[in-house]
Parts: sequence; C-alpha cells; structure tokens
Amino acid sequence: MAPARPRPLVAGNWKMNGLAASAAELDAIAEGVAAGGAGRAEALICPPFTLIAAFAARLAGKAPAIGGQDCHAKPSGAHTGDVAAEMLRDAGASHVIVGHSERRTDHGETDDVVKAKAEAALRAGLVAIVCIGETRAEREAGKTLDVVGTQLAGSLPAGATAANTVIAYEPVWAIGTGLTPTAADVKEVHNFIRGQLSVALASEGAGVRILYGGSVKPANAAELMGVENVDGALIGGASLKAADFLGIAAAYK
Ligand SMILES: O=C(CO)COP(=O)(O)O
Repeated sequence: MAPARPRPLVAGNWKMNGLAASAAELDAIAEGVAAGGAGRAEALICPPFTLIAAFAARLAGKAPAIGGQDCHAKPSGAHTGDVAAEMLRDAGASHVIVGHSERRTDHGETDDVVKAKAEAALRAGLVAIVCIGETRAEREAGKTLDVVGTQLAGSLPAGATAANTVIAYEPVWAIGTGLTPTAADVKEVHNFIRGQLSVALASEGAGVRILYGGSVKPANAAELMGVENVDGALIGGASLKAADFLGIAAAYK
C-alpha cells in the first residue's frame, strides 16, 4: 500500500514586507481559512520578525500558524541583530524558514550554517522549513539534481522527522520572476528529494512534506500542487494579498 500523503502545508513568506497595518490582511487570511478556504491543508504565514508576536497574539491559536523567516543557531548571546529560535517560539511562532536562497545569497549562508539553524529550530520546538534549489546556470548545466542533493544532505538537521522538518524546493530562477518549471521538471526534483529523504530518514522520509516555491500564483497552483510529491507551497509575493493566498490554498479545497 502506498504511504498516506502527508497533510499539505500552504505557507506564505512575507520576506521584508509588512507593517502593523498588515494585520488586516492577516485577518482576511484567517477568515478565509476558518471558512474552509484551505481545505485539508495547514496554513502558515511567516511575517517579518517585528510582526510575529503581534500576529500570534491576534490569532490566539487560530489558523494560520505563524512562523519566522530565519533564526540564529545559538539560543542566546552576543550576536547583535540576530534572533534565536527560542525567541521565535517565545513570541508565538511554531515554524521557521531556514536557508532561503535570499539568505544563502545575501548573507553567505552555507549548508553547514543552514543545518545548524535547522537544528536550533528543532531544539526550540519549532518546525524547520529547509529551503533548497538550483540557480538558472546550474539548471542549464544539467546540475539540478546534484545541487539539490548536496544542499539537502548538507542542510538536513540531525533528528529530522516528518513532524519537525519540511523541505521547500525553490528554484532560484523561479523566485519573483513569474517563471516556473514545468510540472514534469517539478515532479522529477520532488521525486528525487523524496528518494533522498527515504535514504536519509528511512520510513520517516515518506512523511516529510516537500513544498514547491517560486512564482506560485492562484492561476498555476492547482497544476503545481497536483504534482506527485508536492505537499504544499512556499509563496512569496502572492502571500501578501489574502485573496491570492487563499486562491492558492483553494487547490486543497
Ligand atoms: O521565495 C519565495 C518564497 O519563499 C517565492 O517567492 P515568489 O512566490 O514571490 O516567487
């Protein structure tokens, strides 16, 4: 018997967008989810650090869950400007994104750094969403699976389980560009990741959710979310508008 598919996760990454007034958009998302707009999927919004505590307090445990976009590997200390996973948890977050390509590029984060951050997330009781994905040059050179495999092996936290770890495949060239891989290309990479997870985590690997991210919109969500081993989406720009976020989540209604 094929293993049951994990519960999908539809996650919004607000990146460096959002002010206190954005609570209105959060409320609209929460209303839509409460009305069944995300169907069987779990909904998550990852706002900037500055909004996490207020958003979590506002929702008081109702969906969507709230997550961070990054964390430091250490629980505390002399690291000006950084935020620990424990602080995110304390502020009401349940998830944290680590290793987003923008952090790998802007802040020189290596697989070792990403792995340490993912392990910090687990230590703090957060779900780690570990991002991997190839650049356009790497895809054109036929190195996609090599790159994704290396990043996955190097970034997967020790102690990863289906409950505490999510993988997000985000081709760098698809982020914010309106370009997406074909369904066949997404399938190839997600099936490869599933295989690697099964090697690394044995039977637990079947339950780890693998999200697709990169220019997910309401118009392409049903096709992308219908691909084998795509267990949800990590959404950037389209997650800033409740109607678009809910339009994507509707793929799971
Ligand atoms: O980077 C992303 C989510 O983490 C994807 O961003 P876009 O949906 O804006 O392409």
